[in-house]
Amino acid sequence: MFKCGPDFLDPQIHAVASGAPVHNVDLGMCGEADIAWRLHRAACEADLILVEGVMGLYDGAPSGADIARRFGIPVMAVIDARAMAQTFGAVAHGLAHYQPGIPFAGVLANRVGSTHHADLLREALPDGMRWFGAVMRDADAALPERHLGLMQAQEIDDLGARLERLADHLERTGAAGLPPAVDFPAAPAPAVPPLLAGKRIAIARDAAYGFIYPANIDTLRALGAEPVFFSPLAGEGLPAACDAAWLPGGYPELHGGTLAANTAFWAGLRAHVAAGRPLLAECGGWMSLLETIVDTAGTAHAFGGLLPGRALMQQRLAALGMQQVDFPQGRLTGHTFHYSKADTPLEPWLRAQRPDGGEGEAIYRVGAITASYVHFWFPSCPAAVAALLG
Ligand SMILES: NC(=O)CC[C@H](N)C(=O)O
Repeated sequence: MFKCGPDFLDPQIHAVASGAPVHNVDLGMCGEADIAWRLHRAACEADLILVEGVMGLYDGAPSGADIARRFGIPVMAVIDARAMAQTFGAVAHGLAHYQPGIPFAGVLANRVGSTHHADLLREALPDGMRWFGAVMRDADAALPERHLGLMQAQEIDDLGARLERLADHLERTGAAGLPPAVDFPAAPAPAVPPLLAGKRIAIARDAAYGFIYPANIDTLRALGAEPVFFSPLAGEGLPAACDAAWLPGGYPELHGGTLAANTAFWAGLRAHVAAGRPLLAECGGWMSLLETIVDTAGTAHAFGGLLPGRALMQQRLAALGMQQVDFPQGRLTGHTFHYSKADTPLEPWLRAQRPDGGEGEAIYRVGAITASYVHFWFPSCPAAVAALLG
């Protein structure tokens, strides 16, 4: 399975549902060549490839519709029909025709109240529009949410049961009646030089630091590195003999007390950077290196104190969007997605740019530490990643 756009949360659910790793595809962040070889590789081993969209079909520039058009991927529009009757037909018509050249396969109605409701929706469809069916409204099949999106897979205790219910609902639709097969022509995977050969890279991974693209891990391996995972939340510290460390984003603010109590972890990180070993900290990881995180309830938690300042959670999204940073080795793409704001006296080392040329997030560099609100898409420039972690 694939997920359009930069997203860490939905792919976790898809990975549990499909039992396979889920990669992101985005014409801006990943680029056309990256998507082409991943789709081809997936087509070599899977009978069915599902690509979930992001937001609405035409939202964003580039959008999910652009990916569908570029790669000829048939679109099944999933429409929330909860507060709709005949308007469902108008929305379906609009989605199919808003832009030319969309390989539009049909519609699936979601959150439908009754068979009568389903009949109304189906009858409202324009002539020739395929009806894949109706998924009935069912609170027990819905996936719980919090700020930034769905809850993480490991946090939803009854995820298996919810997915089973969803699968049962889908089985009663015609969604498994697939459109004709699509050809994803051979495209070579990029040649990645082994710039991190033999390096052990410690990567925090748990419910506090879970914003990790599987493709980033693949890139580290392609660079020759050996990723070693550990959980600060479970009381673990940096694994022994690691050459570099990566503290990804996530929800450190939800685990302030537990993380603050893991003094061995912070001491290990301090010793690591004092020895001149690289540390990359992204978003929640960057927040964690500051002295304090103030959570949404206003409670201040002591964090790493490796960098001066504090992070303050806001009530609403503070930033969301694509970012790119020009390093000497090339352009590393990524995105930013957070509720917090950082209050720090540090001067930025570099500035990310937004794709429209506007000013993006700051990148800080203090000794062996590189820290930013940006989540990088490592495959966009493995050489730059190697320079940050090597
Ligand atoms: N993207 C992230 O790592 C988010 C960090 C933090 N949970 C925030 O909302 O600010």
